[in-house]
Amino acid sequence: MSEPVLKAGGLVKSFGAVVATDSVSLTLNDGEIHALIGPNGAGKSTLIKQITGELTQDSGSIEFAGKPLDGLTPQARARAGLGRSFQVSALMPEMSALQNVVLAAMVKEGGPYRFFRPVLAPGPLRDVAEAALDRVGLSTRAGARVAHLSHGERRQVEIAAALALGPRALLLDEPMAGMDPEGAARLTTLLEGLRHEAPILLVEHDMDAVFRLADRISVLVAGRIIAQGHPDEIRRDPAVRAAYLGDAP
Ligand SMILES: Nc1ncnc2c1ncn2[C@@H]1O[C@H](COP(=O)(O)OP(=O)(O)OP(=O)(O)O)[C@@H](O)[C@H]1O
Repeated sequence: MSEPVLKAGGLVKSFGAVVATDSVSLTLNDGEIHALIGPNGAGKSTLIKQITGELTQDSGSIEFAGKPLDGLTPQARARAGLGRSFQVSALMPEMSALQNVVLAAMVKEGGPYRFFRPVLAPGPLRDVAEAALDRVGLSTRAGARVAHLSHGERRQVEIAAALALGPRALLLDEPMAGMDPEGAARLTTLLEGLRHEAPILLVEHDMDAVFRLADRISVLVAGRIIAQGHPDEIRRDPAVRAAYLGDAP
């Protein structure tokens, strides 16, 4: 088997007395969706933020596409191919869906000089952004202002923004949050297809989506991974059931 695209080893991050991630290790392989689940406050966002570079780990290492990520800014990590969507929307509400995706695609090019030309000028960036919106099923809403989009459509724009960078891997933090069942079902179908373009590390509370999508699941409880494996193994794992799943799903 080829090397994992993403390898996190022994990540420790504390906030005062709280050890939010306590020596967490996980990998992401090509073609897979690896779901990270766990109760509120388990450390999932803290782990994702260490990978994106918003937080610096106290110890441990992260390798992406064969290179260490240490010391790289979130922008540099995005340019290296780490695509991500955010738990809190980072879109600009007064701009259109297409403008937002073009702006995201500019990160790859670098250079603030880009802002001196119209965002929607014809060219490769616009082409890439239109293709990304099409990929998430939102081409008919490309010209709509983000403020006028439904919650589900905004999540689709965020994923299009991540895709516009031509990511080597995607980090999705609660993409189903606040979605109605229909929106969640649509997004599940989209993610099912995306895993072959870019493997996905998925943080998600919607257990139906997780058990439908994930090739592997890691369960984080109080900063520690208590189980890692195929969804069937996780479903049966007594420690997971006791700590998190209860009698669901
Ligand atoms: N910036 C911070 N300062 C202090 N404590 C923090 C900070 N960020 C997270 N924590 C604490 O670290 C622990 C892990 O939080 P984290 O947000 O990573 O959990 P989570 O699994 O993502 O939770 P949720 O599912 O509710 O989003 C919690 O105890 C939280 O209160």
